[in-house]
This record gives sequence, structure tokens and C-alpha cells, in this order.
Amino acid sequence: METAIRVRDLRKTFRVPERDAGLAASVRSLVRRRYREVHAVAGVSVDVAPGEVVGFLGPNGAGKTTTLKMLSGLLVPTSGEVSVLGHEPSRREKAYLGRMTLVMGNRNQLQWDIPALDSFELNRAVYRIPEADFRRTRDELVELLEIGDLVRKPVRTLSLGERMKAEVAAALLHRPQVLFLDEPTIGLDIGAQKRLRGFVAEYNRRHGAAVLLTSHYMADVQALCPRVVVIDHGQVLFDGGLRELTARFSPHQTITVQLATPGADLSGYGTVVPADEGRVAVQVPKAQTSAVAARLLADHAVTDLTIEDPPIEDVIEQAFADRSAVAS
Ligand SMILES: Nc1ncnc2c1ncn2[C@@H]1O[C@H](COP(=O)(O)OP(=O)(O)OP(=O)(O)O)[C@@H](O)[C@H]1O
Repeated sequence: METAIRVRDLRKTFRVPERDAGLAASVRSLVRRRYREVHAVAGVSVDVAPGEVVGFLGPNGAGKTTTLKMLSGLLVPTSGEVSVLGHEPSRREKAYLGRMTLVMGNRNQLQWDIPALDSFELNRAVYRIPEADFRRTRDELVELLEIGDLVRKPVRTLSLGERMKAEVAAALLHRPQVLFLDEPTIGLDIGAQKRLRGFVAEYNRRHGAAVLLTSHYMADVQALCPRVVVIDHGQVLFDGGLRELTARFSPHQTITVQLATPGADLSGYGTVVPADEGRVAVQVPKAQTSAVAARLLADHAVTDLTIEDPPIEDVIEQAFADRSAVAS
């Protein structure tokens, strides 16, 4: 099979009742309802290969969750084609549900009052996982996620980060080949985010699973996703490598220098931007980076010089700004 996920011109339109403010309007709306259409997903096409990890990015309301819900079979598309591991998700065939998983950082599937281990047993029954496979996978996940002690305590007594790890273990017991991860690290502290990221990378490596991940934390995306799909207003704005994203939407680089004698005015080299104590940074058009760096080295006693692309957050913000400029 060449693709794990194949999506063509996927659309989801919600019909939402419209209501004006005020009591009279409320009463009127009971008699005659007016509706408005929300085009949450408006023509998304994307392919994901087996074993590929793809970041699915976009601002709030861009249509990411709606897309993931359609790919996992929770929502029926308004139109378009979706095939995941050769299945049509909206049919919700058992064979399909047994090969994929959807993890939503802000939802929990574990029972609150019992230990996660007992919920794992429940999943074993639901997914009809053979006992030996179940034990092997459970023990592997418990070890990788370092949750040996935690899974014996009632879930309600766990911290958010601990619970999220148990949630992820529960979601992977049936060894899915496709993972839809919707903000899996939301609300976690930096250390917990990092461990969960490491775990996703390891699961992907060991089992060759395809992963489609949404996150507002760029550290997740940079660590896990060689490729990103950026959407806005339900449409794909960009599909490619993180480096290409930077190349496409950010025409600038930042040169930061440390000078032997601080205090020089570098505004003649580019736009001076804030830098760490004792350093000066100038932003310059990418095509001029080498020439400006060479001039700086020739003109000043430079003790340290670095050249950096802007942070990925800024690049994405720029992508949306460009889009608004084009649209208006
Ligand atoms: N069940 C629904 N009924 C009506 N509108 C909906 C429904 N679900 C989502 N929408 C709307 O569809 C659009 C896309 O929402 P979606 O949750 O997919 O965005 P998102 O990219 O996941 O955003 P976020 O980053 O905030 O989670 C939004 O305008 C949202 O209000």
C-alpha cells in the first residue's frame, strides 16, 4: 500500500441556527428558525504514507479537529473521499476501528474511579485483543511511558501529565497503524510534553505507524514532524517540509553578534531586533545574509556570530498574514 491516509476534496459543512439578540428575537426564532452554514472543512486533499509523521497546523477554528474526526469516523463528511488503510472511516467497520486510534488531549476515555489497568482490560475486551498480545503490548507501553506505579491508582488521583500518559497507553493497546493525535500535550508541563513526544517518536519507529498530529506547541512539531500541513478556514495553505515552510513564508534571517567592544550601532546592516544581554541582532533579507555577515566580520571585532531562521511560530503567523493580505 502506498498511502496510509488518502483524502480528496474533503468537506464538512455544519448548519447552525442563527439567533439575533433579545427576547423577541428568541421567541421569533422558535417559530421560524434561520440557519447559517459553517464551512469547517472546505476542500482538503492530503496523502500520508505509512510510517510518516505529519504535523497538522492551523489557528483556532481552522478545521483541524473536524478533519481528524472525519478521518477517524466520528463525523460523516459532507462530501469528498477519505480512505485510511483502505477503509472508509465513516462506515466505522470493526476492522478499521481496530487499526487506528484517536487521542484528544482534552477528552478522556479512562474511567475516572478505577485504576487505568482495569480500563486497559476493558479495552482488551472491546478490541478483542488476544491475551498474550495484550500483555506484551501493555507491558511495553507501561515501560516506555514509565507508568508502572501510576496505572494501579484510581485515575482521578493522577496529575494531568500522568493521566495523559495513561490515556495514550489505553489508546495504543490494540497497536494501531494510524494515530490521530489532537493536541496530545495540551496543558502538560515542558518535561511531560518532552517525554510524550519521545514516546510518540519511539512508537512510530518501533511499529511504523502513520501519525497525524495537531499541536499548538511548535516544539512538538519541530521534534516530531518532518512534514507539516497548514490549514486555515478549512483549506490547505501549505503542505511540505518545515524548512520549505520557512523558506516560503519568511524572507528574513537574523544575524546575532557579540562584539569585543559593545555599543556599536548596527542599524546600517539591517533592522535591529531584540537580543540577549551583551549581543546585538539584525534582521536581513535572506539573499543578503552572507554578504552582511561578511561585512560585519570585516568592520567589527566580532567574538561570536550566529545566523538563524525566525522561530516557526513567527513563520506560521506570517503565512496567515500573507493569506489575509491576499484574501482582502
Ligand atoms: N458540531 C459543530 N457544529 C457547528 N460548528 C462546528 C461544529 N464543530 C466545529 N464547528 C465549527 O467549525 C470550525 C472548525 O472547527 P474545528 O474544531 O475543526 O477547528 P480547529 O482547527 O480544531 O480549532 P482549535 O485549534 O481551536 O481546536 C469552527 O468555526 C467551529 O466553530
